Amino acid sequence: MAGMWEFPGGKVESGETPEVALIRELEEELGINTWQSCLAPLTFASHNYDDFHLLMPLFACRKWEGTPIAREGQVLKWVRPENLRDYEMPPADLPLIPMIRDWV
Ligand SMILES: Nc1nc2c([nH]c(=O)n2[C@H]2C[C@H](O)[C@@H](COP(=O)(O)OP(=O)(O)OP(=O)(O)O)O2)c(=O)[nH]1
Repeated sequence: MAGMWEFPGGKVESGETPEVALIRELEEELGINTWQSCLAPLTFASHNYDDFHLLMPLFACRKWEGTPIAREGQVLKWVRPENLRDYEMPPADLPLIPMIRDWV
């Protein structure tokens, strides 16, 4: 979302599982490779935007190959869980922050 910090990811395309979509998005956005066995489902966001309802799974990516680079012109940053609140994020993401802080 414009001007906000988001977790890497994106929309699931037709025929994809959420894991396959995330593996594709991580390659497209960050140039890193990972595998389904490296993705651990953590929690999900359920949020009513004005025009649609977002049900968004959140995965922890525990292993990958490569160094993340901004392949789509976005700004990248590693942020410690306790500092995520300092970054403006879409409303759907806000309930995810304490979960990341407590579980990751
Ligand atoms: N990737 C991502 N999407 C988020 C987050 N929070 C949030 O509400 N969303 C919403 C915004 C979008 O409706 C949807 C994913 O959008 P996106 O624009 O990143 O997906 P995409 O890369 O497939 O988009 P596109 O280029 O095909 O338009 O999830 C987040 O932290 N990360």
